[in-house]
Amino acid sequence: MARAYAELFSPRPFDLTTFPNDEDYDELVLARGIPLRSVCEHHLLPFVGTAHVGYLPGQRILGLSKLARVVEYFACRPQVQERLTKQVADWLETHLEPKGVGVVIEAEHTCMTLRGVQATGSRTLTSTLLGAPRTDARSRSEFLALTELRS
Ligand SMILES: Nc1nc2c(ncn2[C@@H]2O[C@H](COP(=O)(O)OP(=O)(O)OP(=O)(O)O)[C@@H](O)[C@H]2O)c(=O)[nH]1
Repeated sequence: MARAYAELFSPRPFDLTTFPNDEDYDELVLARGIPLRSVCEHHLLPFVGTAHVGYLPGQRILGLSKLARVVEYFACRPQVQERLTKQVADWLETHLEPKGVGVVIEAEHTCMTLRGVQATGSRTLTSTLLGAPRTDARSRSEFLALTELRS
């Protein structure tokens, strides 16, 4: 059991790889359907789902795999979904200085589907929008359309 939790709480280290945005690409970059597994900090039971992580580039673009790696980095610890969503968005804003960030997470929490209230099949959605997707309705609609969520 200790080894299992040690594995769940050990993110793989990664380097931040960015490239100059030489072409001035100014549309959304979105990684949709990133698999996610974490553990709820209240019961130490898993929650499992997907993350959609996007940004509007500024002067640099990010290596695409890093969008999934940063989700894993913050998911590999006891978490609440709201904090996880915000941490991924804040990390991107701090390290990439993009024009905007959008993170949506949809997950099933086994602490509320397998036990407790036993709301089998229920899924929880959280989102954090920063910069243009937060302040500009068109940018927000575009982000939500690309995630295939309704605005
Ligand atoms: N922005 C962008 N990144 C890309 C594209 N194709 C590949 N990449 C990324 O380029 C990055 C190269 O990063 P490195 O850290 O040098 O390579 P790596 O060690 O193989 O990184 P991982 O793929 O994270 O294991 C990776 O994050 C790739 O996912 C692309 O078309 N656009």
